[in-house]
Amino acid sequence: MLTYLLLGVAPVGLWYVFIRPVIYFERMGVKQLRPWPILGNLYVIVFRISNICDFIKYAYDSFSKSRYEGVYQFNRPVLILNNPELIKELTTKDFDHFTDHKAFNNPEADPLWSNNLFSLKGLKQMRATLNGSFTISKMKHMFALINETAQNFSRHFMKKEENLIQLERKDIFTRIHISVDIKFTLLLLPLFFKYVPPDKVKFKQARYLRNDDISSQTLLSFFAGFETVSTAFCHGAHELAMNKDVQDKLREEIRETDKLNNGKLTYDALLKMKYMDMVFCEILRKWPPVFSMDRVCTKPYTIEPKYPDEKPVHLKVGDVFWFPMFGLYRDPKYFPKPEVFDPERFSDENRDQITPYSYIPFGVGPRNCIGSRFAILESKALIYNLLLNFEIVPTKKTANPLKFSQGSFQNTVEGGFWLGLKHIKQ
Ligand code: HEM
Repeated sequence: MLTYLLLGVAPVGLWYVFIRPVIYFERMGVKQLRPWPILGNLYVIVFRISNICDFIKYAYDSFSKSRYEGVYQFNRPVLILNNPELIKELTTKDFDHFTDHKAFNNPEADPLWSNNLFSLKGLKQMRATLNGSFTISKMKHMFALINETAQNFSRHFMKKEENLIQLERKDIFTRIHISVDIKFTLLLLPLFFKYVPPDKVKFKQARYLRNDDISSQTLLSFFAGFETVSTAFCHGAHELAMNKDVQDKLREEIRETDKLNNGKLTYDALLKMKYMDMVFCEILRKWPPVFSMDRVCTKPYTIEPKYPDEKPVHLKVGDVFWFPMFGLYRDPKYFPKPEVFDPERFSDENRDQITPYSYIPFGVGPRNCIGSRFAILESKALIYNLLLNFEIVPTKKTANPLKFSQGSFQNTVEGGFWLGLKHIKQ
């Protein structure tokens, strides 16, 4: 009797534990990628079949004509929004239903990480407080320091006598970024908090910022910055090495700016450089350091059907959606010939033709990247000083085309990022 009972119950139990979680979307009438039990769709990363960026693109391409689709991050259902208009609606117009990012860890276990701005629930006073560290006037204040670090970076290589200096970029650009970021973190945050007692910082609305809060934000501004900017620079340097015409044209603009400003780069002069901006935008388009971003549903929400094959999608508190930047940026519908590195996409004439919300390298809505101004300044200052003094060239070790490392949850590439620097005779 017991045997019969077990034989009857076991399959139901197994179905409930292993299958039911990964047919969540199917039961809702939402198209979904075919998952594995337990690992969901991330089996392709776990078994080193793919990389997270390639996976995002594959998921997007599989249903790019649909406004959304379902995938499974292990057992957790994640709705991917493939449609820029829908991304806009959920992240800006209806932001109060999706105020949070998905926290990586348990707040009890790791208060230092959980208290940082990225992980904080709701758009707390903290965001408004930290905004004060990233204003235009603070950036102008910081500029001399950022530029000095970028100059020192170039000077370090100028002392070398070899004709061709070979570098592994990731290592070197991570170091330079760490250097700028430490200065920023150590200098700017204490500056911001300098008028308050060290243990308690009084918010305008009678709330308190604890030492823990300050440590958490400091830690985040360090980590959020270093991986993103150094990754952007690694990919950017690769594209400049492989596209000599773009590099020469950018150097031309840099030389003109240098001449106009008598060799002293200023904040305004750097931000006025049009071609520099076009190149930087295209680097973030072709190789977005943040290839996908998430939001958590904090207030129930329904995505109403718009097309005959759609049904209402009811999102409940705790449900997660991603917006797949890497998929959108490699979709020829939004960026023709997406594999081609072409800064002209961002010229004054062409920029207006970009579909709104299909290009969102710093995220979108009230929860967008708080450090974008800093990131732009830092990256452009580095490109400026490097190209003024060196030609970036491919070497024998440079992989082309770049191929993401299989089995990685990051956008690292196979074989590393190798480049050569050639002195430019002034
Ligand atoms: C090229 C460099 C960078 C890129 C592409 C980038 C991109 C992003 C993106 C896509 C988000 C999520 C936005 C959203 O959810 O809508 C984000 C959030 C954030 N970024 Fe950046 N970022 C960069 C550099 C930096 C730097 C240098 C800092 C700090 C110094 C920084 C600090 C942050 C913080 C604190 C958040 C969380 C904001 C919040 O949740 O309210 N980022 N970034």
